[in-house]
Amino acid sequence: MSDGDDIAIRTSGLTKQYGPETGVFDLDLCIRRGEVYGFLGPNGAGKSTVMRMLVGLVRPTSGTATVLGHRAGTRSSLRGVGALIEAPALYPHLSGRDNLRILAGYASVPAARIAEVLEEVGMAAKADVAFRAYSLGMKQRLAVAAALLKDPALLILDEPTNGLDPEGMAGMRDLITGLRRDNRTVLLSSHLLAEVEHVCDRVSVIRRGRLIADGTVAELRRGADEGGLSVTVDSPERAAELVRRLPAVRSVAVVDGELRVVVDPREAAAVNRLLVVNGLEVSELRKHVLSLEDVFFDLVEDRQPTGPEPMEVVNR
Ligand SMILES: Nc1ncnc2c1ncn2[C@@H]1O[C@H](COP(=O)(O)OP(=O)(O)OP(=O)(O)O)[C@@H](O)[C@H]1O
Repeated sequence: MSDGDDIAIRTSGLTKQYGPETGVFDLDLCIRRGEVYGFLGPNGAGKSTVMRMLVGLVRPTSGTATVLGHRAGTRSSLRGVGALIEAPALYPHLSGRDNLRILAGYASVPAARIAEVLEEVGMAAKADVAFRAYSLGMKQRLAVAAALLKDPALLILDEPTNGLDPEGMAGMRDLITGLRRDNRTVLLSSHLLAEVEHVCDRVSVIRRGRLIADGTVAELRRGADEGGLSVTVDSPERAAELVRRLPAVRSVAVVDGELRVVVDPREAAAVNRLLVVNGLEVSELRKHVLSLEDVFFDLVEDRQPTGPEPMEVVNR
């Protein structure tokens, strides 16, 4: 498979439909090997569902996903994947080290690896303390150690900082930064911008099961600062395809039936012209005036954006 060498994860039209507007819809992602990649979105956005599809815990309704060059969820793809998606079954009365011994036994991992992973997550000094006596942050570190046992090429961490106090969060951030080595890819999810922005090379922003933006945090910040356009058009999916081809356009998404275009708002006339010459009916075109903080506040609160200002109404 041609993706095997440089692409860790590729999805195309990946969809898991739980209800008419519930699930994950039409997700196109490309995550390179060696990247630390963040999924950012509020609770219920669909982050866990994507991760579950990537490891074969959830079967897609449609679309495809490739992990380390193999179909997602197959034994060959899972060989290189360590995941922390559900809390691992760890025995409270056993020490961290003994818990890892049991898991290493299941996975046929040599016992020598246990000391290495304890070291890697900074738990070597506490390895012989009972798991139940650990703080939440230490429990999370041990869970990451468990996911590292196979020395995976791809590590998938679902909300690894969830529930941690600020100190625990900072420790987990450092830990994740340190996991980037030997071309290892790390995919993590969070509902907090601050959690991903200093750790991740690139992020995807997901809301209500749809990708609404992707890029480096710096790119997203630039896009948000400059604003963008909201377009009401009769066929938003077709419009998105067309607009994506304009060189000035940084990203396009369909949100709540509207086209959201990250582009210098001065390109409004070009966007409008393209849609109209292709036979689409544009009923409204507005400028976005949201800062990145507004965007993320909006994501966390999952409320409707409050900022778009009418700029131009066309074709009426
Ligand atoms: N097995 C299921 N059956 C029905 N609906 C589901 C199922 N699993 C998830 N959902 C719904 O799909 C949507 C996405 O859920 P998902 O858990 O992927 O979101 P998330 O972004 O990971 O959020 P959280 O951090 O709260 O888990 C939610 O509306 C959720 O209620």
